[in-house]
Amino acid sequence: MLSKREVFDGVPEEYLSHKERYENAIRNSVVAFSLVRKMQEEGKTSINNYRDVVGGLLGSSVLRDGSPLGLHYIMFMPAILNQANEEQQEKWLPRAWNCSIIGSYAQTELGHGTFIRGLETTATYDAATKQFVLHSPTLTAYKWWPGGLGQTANYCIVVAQLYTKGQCHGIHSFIIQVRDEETHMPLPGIKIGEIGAKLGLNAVNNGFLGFDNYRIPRTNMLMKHAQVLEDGTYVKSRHSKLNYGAMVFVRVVIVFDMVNYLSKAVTIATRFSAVRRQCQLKAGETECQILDYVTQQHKLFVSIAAAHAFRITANKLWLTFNEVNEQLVEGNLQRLPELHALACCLKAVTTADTAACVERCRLACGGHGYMMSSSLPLTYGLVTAACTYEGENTVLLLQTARFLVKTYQQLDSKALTPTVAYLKTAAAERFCVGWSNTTEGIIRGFQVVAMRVIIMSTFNEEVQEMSRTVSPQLKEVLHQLVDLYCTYWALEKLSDLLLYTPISQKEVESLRLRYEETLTNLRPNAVGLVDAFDLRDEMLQSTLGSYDGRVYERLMEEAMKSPLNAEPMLQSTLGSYDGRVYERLMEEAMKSPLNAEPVNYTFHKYLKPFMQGKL
Ligand SMILES: CCCCCCCCCCC/C=C/C(=O)SCCNC(=O)CCNC(=O)[C@H](O)C(C)(C)COP(=O)(O)OP(=O)(O)OC[C@H]1O[C@@H](n2cnc3c(N)ncnc32)[C@H](O)[C@@H]1OP(=O)(O)O
Ligand SMILES: Cc1cc2nc3c(=O)[nH]c(=O)nc-3n(C[C@H](O)[C@H](O)[C@H](O)COP(=O)(O)OP(=O)(O)OC[C@H]3O[C@@H](n4cnc5c(N)ncnc54)[C@H](O)[C@@H]3O)c2cc1C
Repeated sequence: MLSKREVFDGVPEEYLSHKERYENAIRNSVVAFSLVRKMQEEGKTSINNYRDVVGGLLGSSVLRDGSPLGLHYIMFMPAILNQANEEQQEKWLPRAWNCSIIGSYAQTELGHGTFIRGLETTATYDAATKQFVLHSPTLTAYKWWPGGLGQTANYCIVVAQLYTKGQCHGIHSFIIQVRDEETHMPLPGIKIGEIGAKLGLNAVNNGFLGFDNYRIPRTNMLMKHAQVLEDGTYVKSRHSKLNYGAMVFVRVVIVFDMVNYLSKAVTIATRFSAVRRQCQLKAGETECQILDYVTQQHKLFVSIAAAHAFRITANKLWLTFNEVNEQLVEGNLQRLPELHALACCLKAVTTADTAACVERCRLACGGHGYMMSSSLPLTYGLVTAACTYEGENTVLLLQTARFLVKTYQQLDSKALTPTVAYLKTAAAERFCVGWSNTTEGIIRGFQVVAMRVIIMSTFNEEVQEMSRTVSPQLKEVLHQLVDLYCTYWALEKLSDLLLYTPISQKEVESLRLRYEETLTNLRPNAVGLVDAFDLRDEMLQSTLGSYDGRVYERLMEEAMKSPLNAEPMLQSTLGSYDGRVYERLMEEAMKSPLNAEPVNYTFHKYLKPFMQGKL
């Protein structure tokens, strides 16, 4: 439906100014998200299953550099679902769902992003008026980054330090109106604006926000987990981290988002590599498709495998997320730390790997990959942002490490949850069991090293399961992908394996051979494998990656859209089609700045005195 809308055509975004980009993004987002509303009216989606629809739209490339409405769907609504009590949900969700209000999520401040307990914005309860007073005591207390907050949202969830009866109870969430619903003017006591140009996501309208003793009703504190009663009494949550639920949700959906961008990037680079020919193996021979070079296969094929591995893992993570949330509703908090550790780890690993793979795909396309029209630079801008937002990757990995170490310390005293059950065998097998160059052997090795084992074993198990129902030919290719993913990472992480497992020099050599053989075996199916991601040209929006392979024609067509090429290409007074040679010569001559005034000042200052012998 979207690809038929002409609204997305027009001057490529990179030629627009920052302001025009925003205006364009609003126009396109309204067209795109009105579809969500239409689907809702037709009963094709509901608030409970809109992840796919919204995720699909955000990742569809019709909103190439992000959307100022993205946060409304991805964080504002999930935060209400996760943190508001039933009454509050009834009040706010229908308005948010039909977009009669647009929201953002304002947690990060100029001074603090990672250490959220250090946030400075205060929400002080005034029992006399039954209101909270929101205040930004310092410059570093200003909210900084929230998507869509600059000029788009009129509401947002704000995370602030809660004070009641003179006591601080730590950070809590509040729903806050920032702009008038009719005029869209910022409300008194609100200082709001956009933070400026960034490496990517320039259509997202990230904003800043400060409060000057701004008052909101008591009922605007989100009270599903903790409450402040009318007299100011504070009622604690069952678990202090339940308030972090929206972040956990977003970390989970980010893994899906990475699958999307990785599949796109590798589709573009693989198709291009099948079209592109460069260098002859023997003089006089036709030049080779660059996809035939083993070095090119090394750059690309692991991304095909990783896209499948991440998709399978994302699905499993989504199931775990839903299971744990159902348990939370029943009051069972046992698996919350495991979910947190899993979401942190998978968000960090998939975003870091995707960013590295997208950059490899860009490099694999040589000079043409550097063109904005290839879509690879924009895609890199989008995925590298995910390494930072929703928890900086190093910090998230440290959270997972903390959970693993804690679990390891309790190996003998506690029953292990499924995702860390491997720790027990790994601890027992370290150095005791020999190395084996099989997929299972590598996974066992990684159980000891404990990196990427979640992703690897999930990928392997799922492919084993699929193998029962697919054709023998497909089964073979799927196994090649698992093999490639495992051998690739075994070779990448050799130092860890050498340190913690008994892998020998000979086995490393044969692993290398096996890796190269797998690349060669996958080569005939490479284009088929990326075609199988089934991404339409309208979604790829790339001169290099279209299904028809018209790479060079598209590059020239795109070049012609540059405003600098708006004038005739020949740019010659002598060669124009209409033959008006002398007229053009005169017209061009009249454009000389020297002809703009009848007498140049140098005549009076230098030439005339010189001619009169006075100089
Ligand atoms: C397909 C769909 C399309 C998707 C499109 C995606 C687009 C997304 C756009 C996103 C835009 C970006 C938005 C944002 O960035 S919002 C801001 C996000 N900010 C962060 O993520 C901040 C990161 N920091 C933190 O999360 C925490 O501060 C941190 C976890 C690092 C530490 O928290 P804290 O200091 O409070 O905790 P402690 O260190 O004291 O730890 C105490 C124990 O609590 C455990 N813990 C921490 N967090 C959680 C949690 N969420 N759940 C459960 N448990 C948690 C922690 O591990 C400690 O446990 P132990 O004591 O047992 O060790
Ligand atoms: C594109 C984009 C969109 C965003 N959207 C939003 C939004 O909508 N709403 C919102 O509230 N926020 C948003 N953010 C903010 C984002 O959540 C934070 O930038 C992120 O959580 C990282 O925090 P920070 O910027 O304070 O980094 P810092 O924590 O200052 O990180 C800087 C460095 O310090 C290191 N570091 C920090 N703490 C530790 C530690 N304990 N141990 C070891 N190393 C450490 C980090 O690893 C990193 O190398 C967005 C950010 C970006 C880039």
